[in-house]
Amino acid sequence: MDKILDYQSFVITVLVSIVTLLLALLVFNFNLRSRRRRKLPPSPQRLPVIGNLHQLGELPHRSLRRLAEKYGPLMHLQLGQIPAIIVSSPEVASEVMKTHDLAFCSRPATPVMMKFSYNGSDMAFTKYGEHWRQLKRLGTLEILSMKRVQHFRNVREEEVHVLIQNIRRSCSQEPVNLSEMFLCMSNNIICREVFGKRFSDDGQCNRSEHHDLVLEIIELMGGFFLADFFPSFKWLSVVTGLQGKLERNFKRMNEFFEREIEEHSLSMKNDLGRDDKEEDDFVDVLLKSQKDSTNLGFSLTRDQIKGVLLNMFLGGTDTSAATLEWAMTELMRYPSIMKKAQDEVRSVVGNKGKVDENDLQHLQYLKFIINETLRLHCIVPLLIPRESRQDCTLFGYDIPKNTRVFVNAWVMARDPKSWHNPEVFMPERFEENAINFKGQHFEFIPFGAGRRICPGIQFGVAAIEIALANILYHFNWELPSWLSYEDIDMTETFGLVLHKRSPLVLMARPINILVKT
Ligand code: HEM
Repeated sequence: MDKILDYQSFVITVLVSIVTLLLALLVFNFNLRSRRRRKLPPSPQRLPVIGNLHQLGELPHRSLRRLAEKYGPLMHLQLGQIPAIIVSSPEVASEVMKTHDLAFCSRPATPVMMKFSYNGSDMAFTKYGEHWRQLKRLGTLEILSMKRVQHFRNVREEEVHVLIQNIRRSCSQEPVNLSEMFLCMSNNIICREVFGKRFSDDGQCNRSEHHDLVLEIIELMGGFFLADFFPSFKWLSVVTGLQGKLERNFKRMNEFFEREIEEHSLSMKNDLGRDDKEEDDFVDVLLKSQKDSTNLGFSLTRDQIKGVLLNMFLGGTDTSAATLEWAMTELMRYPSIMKKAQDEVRSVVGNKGKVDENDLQHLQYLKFIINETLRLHCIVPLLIPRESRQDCTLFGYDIPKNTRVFVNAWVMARDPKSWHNPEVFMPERFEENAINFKGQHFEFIPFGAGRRICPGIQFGVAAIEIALANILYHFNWELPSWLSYEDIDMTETFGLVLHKRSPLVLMARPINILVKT
């Protein structure tokens, strides 16, 4: 009897399995057909790998453009041990940085980023989470707010004045190295905003020791390190000497920050009772926030303060200088655009003797030039790399958690589908075009977009505008005798920030302005 029951249940199980299988096949087939009929994207599947580390080449934003032309705007590369997706169109960028921003807004913990972010205690290189949210809020509302941009207006105007005086002094004898001068000026501005003092000699726009240190760190951060792509071979950094270099630079930077923080704490103690928040530099703001943790809603650690300070340096020094360098390079290549910009600024400012920030609102063409420079020379071409925090589906493809994400903002700003004659420098295109760089128009995102958008846009743009307006107002510019317009070097260097390979060296001819007294 038992045997018969066993046999019966065996037959029933087999029958049920066959029916289930048939039903599953039927449903699958129906699903497939209806998907085809309704043109639905295929069910989530793995995005095929189309390349590896070799494909990145010397200038990754350019090599990746060639790949995107062949494989489309969403690509999967296996970079050593790291799976990475490359985003190359506004449609895909909008999915990544808007629709699924929460899934893609973390950052990878590479050895260099971890070191200089005080182990993820900063705002720019830390993973997404409560800690980042708190710092970003503090950064946006307190440190980099519009009110504070206005507060530092005199700092920018004074440092631009120093720049103009320095150019005047040196231009009678020799050509001026504008690349170098822009870097010094923006470093002096950021030092005064962060620490309330400059580190170059008074009245000078020369390099200080700590200025070189910032540049070395920026170079390290933009460098290519095997350990970034082979995390299980971290020891490689020790063998190649990278670890030693990191430690040395970090130690110097850390000591410098410690000294400044101590000095600020001491002067705050001696000045108890002052409530002149508007006169504070960034260190003051951070130390006050640390003291007032009830209002702040969390307690700010020493490492967080130092991490944020470093973010401000990295964000504020090289980026503005590189934008100015490219803007002047393009103006030298297009004398008619240069003339139109000079006519505008000289007619608005007249014989006042200098451009001040009140004048900027009337300099519409100057703003178009800056937009066009940021479009054609997107100076952080792949933005800061992101990392997915969870599994996500993009255009029917499964993107697993911990995938690295590179958004090629540079290629989107040169896409012929979005821009007429995209390779030509044409500020007029912004005249009728309401597109701006605030992260809403994905074909133009030099400051990124979504939760991770740059919080220093106003600080950066304010410095660029006042500097460019003044150098156009005070001087006519010529190429040195050994250079012709066709020879202007437009080659880019590889790094986090896109610089010109050779410095911009020009002859400055001061114009005579009959200053009204
Ligand atoms: C022309 C000037 C500048 C450009 C082109 C620029 C560009 C960028 C870009 C592309 C990002 C990454 C955005 C993303 O991942 O989506 C970024 C992030 C950031 N920038 Fe800027 N930046 C500039 C100026 C500044 C200034 C002046 C500061 C501060 C003083 C600053 C501070 C930061 C910080 C803290 C972040 C990290 C934000 C986060 O991860 O949440 N930037 N910037």
